[in-house]
Amino acid sequence: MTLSGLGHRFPNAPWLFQHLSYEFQPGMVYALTGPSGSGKSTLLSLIAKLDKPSAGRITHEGIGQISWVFQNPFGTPRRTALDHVALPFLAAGSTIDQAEESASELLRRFQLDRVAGREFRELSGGEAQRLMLARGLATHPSLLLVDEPTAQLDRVTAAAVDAGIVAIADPTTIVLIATHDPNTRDACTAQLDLTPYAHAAEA
Ligand SMILES: Nc1ncnc2c1ncn2[C@@H]1O[C@H](COP(=O)(O)OP(=O)(O)OP(=O)(O)O)[C@@H](O)[C@H]1O
Repeated sequence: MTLSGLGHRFPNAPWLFQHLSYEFQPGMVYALTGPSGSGKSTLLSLIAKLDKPSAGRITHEGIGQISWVFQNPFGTPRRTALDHVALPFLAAGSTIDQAEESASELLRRFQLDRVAGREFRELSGGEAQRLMLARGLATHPSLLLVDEPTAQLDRVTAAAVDAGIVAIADPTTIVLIATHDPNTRDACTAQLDLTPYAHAAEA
């Protein structure tokens, strides 16, 4: 996936960023950084095709399914952690046994096997957010967009999520994580900083 001369501005507002060119490779986990208001969430929306860029273009070659993990973990309170990850496999046509086996494997990868049988409402903040990352991968997306996964968490809980970021690297997936947390940034394998492309670049 490639960004070529990308720029965006909302109506009656200055450019958020401009002249942004970048090439993303599968297998990498990118930290998307920049000050508050620099356009990190906006760039995720453009990449997800939820909005059209004001300038330049995004080439989605090789990109099939796009998954999005939100800032706040969102689950079904009385469903187990295993159910949350098994459901996408079931929806894709797996048998219940296959779905549970695949889901268990993903839970192990995110060190959640211990809580597989626990209901979502009983999970800690860090466990719930790692579960969202595991579920995000369950559909085998070629692009996984993650918006501020540690923004709502205390330092200890955030560290548990950062540990999960190592597990999210997947050879066929581009992972892009918007974050202003330096620890989350350091857990990623590459960094795209929006700061040099901020509207000051217009001058
Ligand atoms: N739909 C919209 N219409 C107009 N302005 C918007 C819209 N969405 C976002 N903005 C503005 O664009 C700017 C960038 O917002 P964005 O959420 O992309 O920044 P961010 O880097 O993700 O910030 P943060 O780190 O605080 O989450 C902000 O000033 C925001 O108010």
